[in-house]
Amino acid sequence: MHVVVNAAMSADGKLSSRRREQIKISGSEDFERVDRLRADSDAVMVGVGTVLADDPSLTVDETELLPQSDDGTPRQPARVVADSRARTPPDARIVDDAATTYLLVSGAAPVERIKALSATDAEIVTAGETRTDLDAALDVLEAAGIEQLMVEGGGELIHSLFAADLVDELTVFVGPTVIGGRDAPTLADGEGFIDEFPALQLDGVERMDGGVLLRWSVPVSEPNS
Ligand SMILES: NC(=O)C1=CN([C@@H]2O[C@H](COP(=O)(O)OP(=O)(O)OC[C@H]3O[C@@H](n4cnc5c(N)ncnc54)[C@H](OP(=O)(O)O)[C@@H]3O)[C@@H](O)[C@H]2O)C=CC1
Ligand SMILES: Nc1nc(O)c(N)c(N[C@@H]2O[C@H](COP(=O)(O)O)[C@@H](O)[C@H]2O)n1
Repeated sequence: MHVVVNAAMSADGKLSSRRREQIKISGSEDFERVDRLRADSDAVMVGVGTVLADDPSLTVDETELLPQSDDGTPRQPARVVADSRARTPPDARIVDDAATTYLLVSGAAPVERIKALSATDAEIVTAGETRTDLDAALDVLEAAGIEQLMVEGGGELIHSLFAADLVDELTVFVGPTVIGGRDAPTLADGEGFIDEFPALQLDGVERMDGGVLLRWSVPVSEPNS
């Protein structure tokens, strides 16, 4: 599986404000690029923090970019939520019938929440005891035919993916604004790294929407000898 993380951050590295409400950082050119990246991906993933904050749909707007399903309708990429405790609301847009949705839960998810979500069109994947085991869950997605996975955030999920060495590419739009706030989400939150930091290789820099798009790849790490 090829994992591409894509996000938009302010010049000071924030994905949103301390209120954790969705903030428009990208301009029209970047949003069009993001739409194309979604269309080129087999699935688009977020953490449940983003679902609770933004209620995103994660669908492609320009449906001409999409392949056709057997019934002739455009086939949207699947949606994926890392959601250890099944906190996704059953009326969230991400579990509507616009596309297949996988909810990656853990063994700690309360049975009644799983039951409520099973009444939606979502497919429940259980991986991990108390927190979603991303390695194991992504293996299940790969077995279901997902070859390119785009991850939109937020910072908790992005940090975990780097920590598990699961990221192949990172594209970041850096917008012309400052958000600030020590409690505002950043591109990679979680515990943070202390001594071994994931290394990136810069593959491209492009001016866009008054900001800059940075394209990074993650070089394959050498196995310890
Ligand atoms: N500007 C941008 O491009 C974007 C901005 N955002 C913003 O980011 C904010 C949300 O980010 P954030 O709060 O970090 O939330 P995330 O979307 O990263 O979701 C984090 C939650 O995912 C669940 N989760 C399940 N498994 C894992 C795992 N293995 N590792 C990490 N998390 C896991 C956890 O909840 P649990 O333990 O219950 O499972 C965790 O609290 C919002 O303000 C949103 O607007 C989001 C995306 C893009
Ligand atoms: N690329 C990008 N630029 C921004 O400025 C953003 N705020 C985001 N946010 C992400 O997009 C999701 C919303 O998607 P839908 O429009 O509902 O499909 C949101 O949840 C963030 O993941 N992205």
